[in-house]
Amino acid sequence: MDIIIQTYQLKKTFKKEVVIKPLDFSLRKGEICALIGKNGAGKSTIFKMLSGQLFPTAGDIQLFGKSGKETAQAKKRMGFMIEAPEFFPDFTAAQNLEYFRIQRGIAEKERIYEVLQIVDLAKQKKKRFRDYSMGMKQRLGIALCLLSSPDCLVLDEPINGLDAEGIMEIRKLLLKLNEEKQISILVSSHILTELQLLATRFVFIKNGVIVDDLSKKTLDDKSKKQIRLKVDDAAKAARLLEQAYPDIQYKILPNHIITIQNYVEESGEINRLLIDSGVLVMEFRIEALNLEEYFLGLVEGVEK
Ligand SMILES: Nc1ncnc2c1ncn2[C@@H]1O[C@H](COP(=O)(O)OP(=O)(O)OP(=O)(O)O)[C@@H](O)[C@H]1O
Repeated sequence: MDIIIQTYQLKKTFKKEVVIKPLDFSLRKGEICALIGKNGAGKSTIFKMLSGQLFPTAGDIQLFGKSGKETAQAKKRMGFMIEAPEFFPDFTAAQNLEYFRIQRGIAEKERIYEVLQIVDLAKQKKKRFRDYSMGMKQRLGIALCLLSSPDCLVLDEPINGLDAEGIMEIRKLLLKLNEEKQISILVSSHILTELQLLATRFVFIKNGVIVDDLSKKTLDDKSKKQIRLKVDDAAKAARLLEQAYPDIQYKILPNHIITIQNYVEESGEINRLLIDSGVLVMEFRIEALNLEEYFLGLVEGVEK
């Protein structure tokens, strides 16, 4: 079974507002798939439908090839962290996990110590939850997901609010789980540059619609060098560029910024063309496109 999650025309409406437009999405075995979108794009709503916290308005979900009543069984192979779990502040990590182990009917008590080892909290035996750093709290949340030895994790904004060290710890942990335990991961965030170091696939969501779906390789290709310039009249500059280079690929971003994805080698000629034609060029540089800029370009830019 190579497809772990599959949605078919999955839709969610709150009152009359369509929050998720009919959505076909699949997570394949072994992937670390980043779901990227701004606040309110619909990430949590999708995750809640996958976990069963929300009923879809229409469409279908298959988990490990199972749908309908059989998804309940398939869900046991999944670990969801959608909202921050409510841990007892005065309990240690082991005590908290013990509470949830019993509540969830997981037989093996040793599993607690295994997962604490995996998330690197085993040494903090005596520390109470309330004295944990944000990063440690998130790692305990992931430990809770791991209790039932899932094959797939679905994590909603696991690095939100963490400092650089906390982010790095979570990244290392997720990469380890994927590489060593072959756990597939669907993870959402709006910290785009962080996901670039983690994910193998990037799915961009805007207003409940998938607007792009890229492999890491495609993203890396897109991250190649581009020309970025700021001018006084972007529309005029665009006309001149199109006349001189009919197959030019460019985007117009807010604040009269233009990015050009090809003809990077001809940057000097492009600069001269614009200046000689009376366009005021206030900035001109060659840069590597990063994920964040790609995403913002996609959402806010005017694509040719
Ligand atoms: N229970 C609800 N009732 C009504 N509207 C809702 C409900 N839950 C979410 N929404 C709306 O659905 C849209 C998508 O919200 P959602 O929480 O899925 O976005 P998100 O991408 O996860 O954003 P964030 O990063 O802020 O969590 C938003 O407009 C939100 O206001």
